[in-house]
Amino acid sequence: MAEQRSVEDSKVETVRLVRPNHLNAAGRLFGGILMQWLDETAGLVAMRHTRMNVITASVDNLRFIHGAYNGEMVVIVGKVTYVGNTSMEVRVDTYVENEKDGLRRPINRAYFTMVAIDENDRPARVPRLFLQGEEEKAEWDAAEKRREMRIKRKEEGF
Ligand SMILES: CCCCCCCCCCCCCCCC(=O)SCCNC(=O)CCNC(=O)[C@H](O)C(C)(C)COP(=O)(O)OP(=O)(O)OC[C@H]1O[C@@H](n2cnc3c(N)ncnc32)[C@H](O)[C@@H]1OP(=O)(O)O
Repeated sequence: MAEQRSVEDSKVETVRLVRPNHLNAAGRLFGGILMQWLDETAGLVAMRHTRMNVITASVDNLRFIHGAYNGEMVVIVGKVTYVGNTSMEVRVDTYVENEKDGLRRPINRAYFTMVAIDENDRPARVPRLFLQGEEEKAEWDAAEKRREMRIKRKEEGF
């Protein structure tokens, strides 16, 4: 049977503290800094799923919902939602966690397409994804639609 891993096997949760050097001129967490953190998280998820080197092929649906500010705790959660032949979709959700009560406020969601690469830097086959529960199956179905849109965009030169 082909190698397979569950969503939980590669899920990553990281916590960052927003510091003054992360802020833009308007006093919010700079979007580019957040994107770097998201990319690293997606990369770690993909590396854990494949146990190979990975690269970012595309990022879409990157949605800045709210800002984050100096001293806030930013929690980034990444998980695989779909696997193709050599690529995977990784959903990355970002929250600000209240230090007092632990409540999380969503501030960002993004979908990364990560590609596994072999020692010659060529795309390599990734392990299958073992889905558990209705939520993971629904994520997979939605990811298939996003994949179709990406293929269409690529064909049309975007
Ligand atoms: C001690 C331990 C230390 C550990 C330490 C940890 C460090 C902390 C971790 C950080 C982890 C790094 C994470 C950062 C990773 C980067 O920053 S990578 C740098 C930025 N990215 C790049 O340079 C990628 C450049 N692009 C490329 O090389 C090529 O376009 C690609 C992505 C390989 C695709 O090449 P291609 O010729 O189109 O290949 P092709 O076989 O047609 O497609 C391969 C797959 O990609 C998909 N694809 C191709 N183009 C696209 C697209 N535009 N959109 C979506 N999917 C696409 C295809 O659909 C296909 O998927 P499958 O059907 O096989 O599933």
